[in-house]
Amino acid sequence: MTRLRIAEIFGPTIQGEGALIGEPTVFVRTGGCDYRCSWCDSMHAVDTAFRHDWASMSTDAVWDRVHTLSGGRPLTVSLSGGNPAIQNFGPLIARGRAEGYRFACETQGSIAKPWFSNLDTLVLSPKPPTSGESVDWSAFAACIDAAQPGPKVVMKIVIFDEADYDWARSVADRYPTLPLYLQPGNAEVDPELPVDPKTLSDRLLWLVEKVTADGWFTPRVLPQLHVLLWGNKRGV
Ligand SMILES: C[S@@+](CC[C@H](N)C(=O)[O-])C[C@H]1O[C@@H](n2cnc3c(N)ncnc32)[C@H](O)[C@@H]1O
Ligand SMILES: Nc1nc2[nH]cc(C(=O)O)c2c(=O)[nH]1
Ligand code: SF4
Ligand SMILES: [Mg+2]
Repeated sequence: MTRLRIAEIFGPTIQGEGALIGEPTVFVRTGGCDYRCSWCDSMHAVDTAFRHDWASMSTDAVWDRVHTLSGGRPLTVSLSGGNPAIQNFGPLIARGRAEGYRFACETQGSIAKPWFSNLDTLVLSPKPPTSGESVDWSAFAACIDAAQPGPKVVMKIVIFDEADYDWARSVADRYPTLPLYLQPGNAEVDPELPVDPKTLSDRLLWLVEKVTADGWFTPRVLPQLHVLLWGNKRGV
């Protein structure tokens, strides 16, 4: 019986980011990550100091929670974290898909798993220089390969500054066929502190003006809609 390390399961809410923005979604957030991005907005699912808040759950227990939260009405389930690719979501995906649910997974692209091919959407979010992490491009390519022939694969890149922006352009050149979504980085990630809406819109405006001034017309530029609505509140 597969067990899953879970930081939180919440929803239904709307997907706040990227390709599925606005879509009603239940989130399954795993505990544990192989990265330590300097600006991670989900450290409660990364830092092992929080491990006592993580639950070891069977696939059945995770499925029951998703089913209850969604009232048994099929919707999109987003597997996020932490890095969900550390764990085995094959049985959960099979269970949910048999009942008409759709599955998306958010991962940085550092670990490939066979169950990627059973997803509906694989969101790869390679990390730019400000994160302090560096991308293993062979692992990233293995993630794309593992998804074949299955889900729609997209890229989502967080941008804080000029160096991140230039890096995103080089990644786009490397993977010209993957749909690309850009989102400005949120520097205020303390769940106890309010987020300043003006700061968020200024950062979005900066990114929009940069892309348009450059004549870079292939990516979509989006805010983190959930942060606009709820700040850094957890469970939304
Ligand atoms: C918390 S991560 C979990 C999934 C996986 N570890 C990853 O990074 O893709 C979910 C998404 O949030 C983004 N993210 C994390 N911290 C952020 C921040 N401070 N501002 C904007 N986006 C952020 C990540 O880049 C990723 O696309
Ligand atoms: N509403 C909402 N949308 C999201 N998109 C990506 C999220 C994540 O933390 O993975 C997230 C999240 O935590 N909430
Ligand atoms: S890879 Fe994702 S979850 Fe892990 S530290 Fe970076 S942003 Fe956070
Ligand atoms: Mg988030």
